[in-house]
Amino acid sequence: MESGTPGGSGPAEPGPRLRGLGGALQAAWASLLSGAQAQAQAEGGCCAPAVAAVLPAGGSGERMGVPTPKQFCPILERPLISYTLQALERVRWIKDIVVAVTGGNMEAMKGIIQRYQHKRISLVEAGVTRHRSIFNGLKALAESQPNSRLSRPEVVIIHDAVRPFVEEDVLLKVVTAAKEHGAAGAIRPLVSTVISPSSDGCLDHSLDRTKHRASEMPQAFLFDVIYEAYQQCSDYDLEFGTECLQLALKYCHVKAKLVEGSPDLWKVTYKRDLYAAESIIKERISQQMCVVMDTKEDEEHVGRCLEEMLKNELNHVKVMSGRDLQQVILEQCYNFVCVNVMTSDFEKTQKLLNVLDESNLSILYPVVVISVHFLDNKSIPFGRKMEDLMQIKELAREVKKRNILLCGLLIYYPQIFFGLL
Ligand SMILES: Nc1ccn([C@@H]2O[C@H](COP(=O)(O)OP(=O)(O)OP(=O)(O)O)[C@@H](O)[C@H]2O)c(=O)n1
Ligand SMILES: O=P(O)(O)OC[C@@H](O)[C@@H](O)[C@@H](O)CO
Repeated sequence: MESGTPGGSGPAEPGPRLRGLGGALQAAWASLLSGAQAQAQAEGGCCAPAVAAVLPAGGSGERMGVPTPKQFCPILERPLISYTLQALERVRWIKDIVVAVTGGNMEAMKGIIQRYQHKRISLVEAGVTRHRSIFNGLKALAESQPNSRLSRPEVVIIHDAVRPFVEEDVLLKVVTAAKEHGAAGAIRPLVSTVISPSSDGCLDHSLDRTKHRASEMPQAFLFDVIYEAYQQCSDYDLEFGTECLQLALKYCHVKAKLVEGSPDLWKVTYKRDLYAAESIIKERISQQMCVVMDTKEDEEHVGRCLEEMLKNELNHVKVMSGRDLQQVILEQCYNFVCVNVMTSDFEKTQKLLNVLDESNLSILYPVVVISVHFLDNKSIPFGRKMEDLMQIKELAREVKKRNILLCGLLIYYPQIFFGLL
């Protein structure tokens, strides 16, 4: 195992942040906990079953037809694998993420971890086949090595590094199912009918599409089940196999629970998949919003109200104080609301613009910043404040040269005034 460079932070907080997960998912998570754990967690104590992930990323991407292995191909100037890592890192109950990369790509991978400050990452040497890469990842979890923080999990997720669109709900579903059944995997309806050719190259028969499914990722296993399966695995299966669920069945007689996955679980394989991935990422970026505010009580309350309203409209709303801006930049959020309560000055908005400027984020994609000013009409005469706020026009002209679109919103209360500046 490559003495990897764990991504730095310690194991994730125990158990998922259930806030924001639907009721069904909270119930699913609760079902994961044994009685004692559930009791302990209810008392704010113990954590849920330890869950780790193994990401095979040691392929050469031949079908992509480009020199760079597809997991390192850029999308919006950011390597594809970084999006997958970001997706898994958003799931805080995955305590470790083991990535299998070839020796030749180890330094590049370390650079990506550092540039995007990926956490909970450990690197292992990939194998010459996908199964061998996965097996190396499992070994890293099973056999604690000197200087490694890794420990044997109860459940392990296996997910291709080139499947960036994985969400917490499907991960929780496969982990919950694996806890009960020993193995679980995401599936999708077949798009094309599967046929079986005869030796003379003609149709022998076709499969009934309604009785078959496409096996996707993520998959999840009780660690002992899948590790045992790989240890028993024949060289032929390690060399030519493509299905981890089959290994659990063949070597451990464990029948995986099949979980319906979303259309976005597809694997980037051909060049067209990169273009499709870029379109999806752009669409998702437009669905992300970061509310930047101080944690002073009045702003906290206002920011939370704004967050609740935005959450009804957007997929991913993050609220943070101005002190954490660097992290936001690394998450590649492109839309910002800067909350200013009882002030018409632009100090905070200017600070955000400076951070955005230094990050070169706007080179990739237009960045939108809305400077929101909540002003109480009793203490501040309207006219004077509007004069102050008109300065935003000059600031907006300046930052537009750097692909940052700035606009202002004045909310004058208790009479609510929504005026676009
Ligand atoms: N020896 C290998 C081969 C593949 N993979 C990984 O397994 C995942 C799915 O495999 P696939 O899509 O087949 O990737 P490649 O083998 O790179 O693609 P190709 O078959 O086109 O070369 C990818 O994340 C790939 O990096 C791996 O870790 N080790
Ligand atoms: O076969 P490939 O190496 O292209 O990709 C691996 C896929 O087979 C695998 O990710 C899913 O089909 C689920 O096992």
